[in-house]
Amino acid sequence: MSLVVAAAIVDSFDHPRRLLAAQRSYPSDLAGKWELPGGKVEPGEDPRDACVREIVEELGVPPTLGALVPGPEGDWPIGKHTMRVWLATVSDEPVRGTDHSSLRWCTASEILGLDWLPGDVALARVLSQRLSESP
Ligand SMILES: Nc1nc2c([nH]c(=O)n2[C@H]2C[C@H](O)[C@@H](COP(=O)(O)OP(=O)(O)OP(=O)(O)O)O2)c(=O)[nH]1
Repeated sequence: MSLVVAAAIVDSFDHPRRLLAAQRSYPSDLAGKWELPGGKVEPGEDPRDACVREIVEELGVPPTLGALVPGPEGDWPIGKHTMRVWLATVSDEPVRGTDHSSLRWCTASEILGLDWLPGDVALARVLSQRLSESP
């Protein structure tokens, strides 16, 4: 089982109103589903460093990582892997690369309307709730 890291990129740490969701373009069984940008930690790599690396690779912008978004077991169970998720912000607009067919800044209710990867459904609910409680 490998560790997957991902960023819940929000428009603001203090008053988050929107979350960046990404629609997978591959492989065919996952294509079209929505996820948080991220990917697998490489052997010997620090998970935070891996998360920053993946965001730069996928979106072309360096993220600022904030607090962890804790799951039911600390990390989030996502089938055969587990996933660690940080809140994050970016200072420039992310650029869609080949990993994704679409990027979307979503409000709390829009998050609930997306077709998330099965392992992300509970996480998406938590993130939607956070946005809806934002001051
Ligand atoms: N990035 C990401 N992967 C997720 C999420 N939810 C989820 O179940 N996964 C799964 C899909 C994949 O099986 C795995 C991550 O694989 P990946 O393809 O993004 O990893 P990677 O960028 O390192 O790519 P690769 O070299 O293995 O192709 O975790 C999510 O929100 N974000």
